[in-house]
Amino acid sequence: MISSPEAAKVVLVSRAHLFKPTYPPSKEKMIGPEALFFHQGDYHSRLKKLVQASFLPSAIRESVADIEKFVLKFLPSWGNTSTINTLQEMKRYAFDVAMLSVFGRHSDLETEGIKQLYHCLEKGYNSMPFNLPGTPFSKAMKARKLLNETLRRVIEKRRESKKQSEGLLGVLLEGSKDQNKLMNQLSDSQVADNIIGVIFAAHDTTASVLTWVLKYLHDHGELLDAVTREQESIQQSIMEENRGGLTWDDTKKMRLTSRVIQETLRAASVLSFTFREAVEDVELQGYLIPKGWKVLPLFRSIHHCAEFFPHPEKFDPSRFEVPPRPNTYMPFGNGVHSCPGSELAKLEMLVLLHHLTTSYRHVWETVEDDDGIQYGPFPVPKRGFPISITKRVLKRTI
Ligand code: HEM
Repeated sequence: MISSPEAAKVVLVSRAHLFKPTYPPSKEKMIGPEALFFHQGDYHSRLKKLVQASFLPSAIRESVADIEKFVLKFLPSWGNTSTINTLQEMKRYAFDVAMLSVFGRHSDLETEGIKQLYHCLEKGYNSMPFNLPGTPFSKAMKARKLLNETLRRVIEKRRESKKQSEGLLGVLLEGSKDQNKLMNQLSDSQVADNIIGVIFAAHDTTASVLTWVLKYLHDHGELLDAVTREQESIQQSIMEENRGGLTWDDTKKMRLTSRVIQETLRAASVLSFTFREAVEDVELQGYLIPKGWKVLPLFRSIHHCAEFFPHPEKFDPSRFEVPPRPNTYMPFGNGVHSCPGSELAKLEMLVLLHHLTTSYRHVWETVEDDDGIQYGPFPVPKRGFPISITKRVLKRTI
């Protein structure tokens, strides 16, 4: 287990080729063995380029309006006053944004079926891998098989269509065609495994972080007030300039809200560590790591070390007014396998927080007075942080 930034950098960046990512075989089967995060070398870097291209700021800045449309449909579904299960609601939102980023804004006839099947699949993600009829694992594997068939139909239709296809799916189909001069086109199963892989990577992570953002804002009323003021001033300028809605540039003005997100990523460290495996005997800072041994860079320990983050248990977004020391802040990992979706995750959180703080009453009431944590497997506030919320003002529509 590695809790020094220098050693974590060696494993994740400078000698990353000596440490391959490892996951339980059952997880590989469920997500799809050709998804990029199970691989090293040429196949990984080729796919990573395509996935990254799809989530670069220049690629996602146009999706602000689409994400905002989701938020403006999603929040009214809570009604004027209601009790919500924060985690479940954030999962609903993060899933819709993930589907948008993967398939583009024109949803296919198959989209609803994909949603249903994905929900069956995810119920088996953390189950015991017993492939016996009726077990969550066996149900998940059945759903995975049906998902494959559905995705193949979508891929076939998109390959036949003359129109340029949107979202990550478009990039995987078009991008691999462009690279075709040098390399083979991606197969249908490679495309399908990476579509499922990205939905998996984007969904629970973002929903868990958003749940923590709401919990921390609830616990720090003065911060919630300050974030609300920042969002109100952005709302004010949108109205004064007679604009339709939020833009990418507006999100860049959300400085305090961004620092709250940064601090949440540090304090909650939802991806507390990652797994690697030594591909040969490696000597690391005087220790021998035998081939086949697991190596775990512990992000949470580094994020909670008082040497890098003074008073680490204090929730203090102002610590990010100065950049953290290199290699001490890794909520999105580091090196070749670092997260390609970090900008999208931050963007969807900012857009949601804009409307949440300007639409709902200042102090969200907690339904239960309980500060516990549960693991599913990401750490989240106990019982998914049920809260009761009350609408503040009538919202404009776009
Ligand atoms: C706040 C939300 C998120 C957090 C905290 C997060 C965190 C991470 C971390 C720590 C890694 C590196 C894992 C490792 O080194 O083993 C990672 C990888 C990855 N993430 Fe994220 N992620 C988030 C959201 C997203 C989103 C929205 C997407 C997609 C749009 C995404 C797609 C991926 C992919 C595809 C990988 C694998 C990259 C590779 O193996 O090269 N993530 N994420």
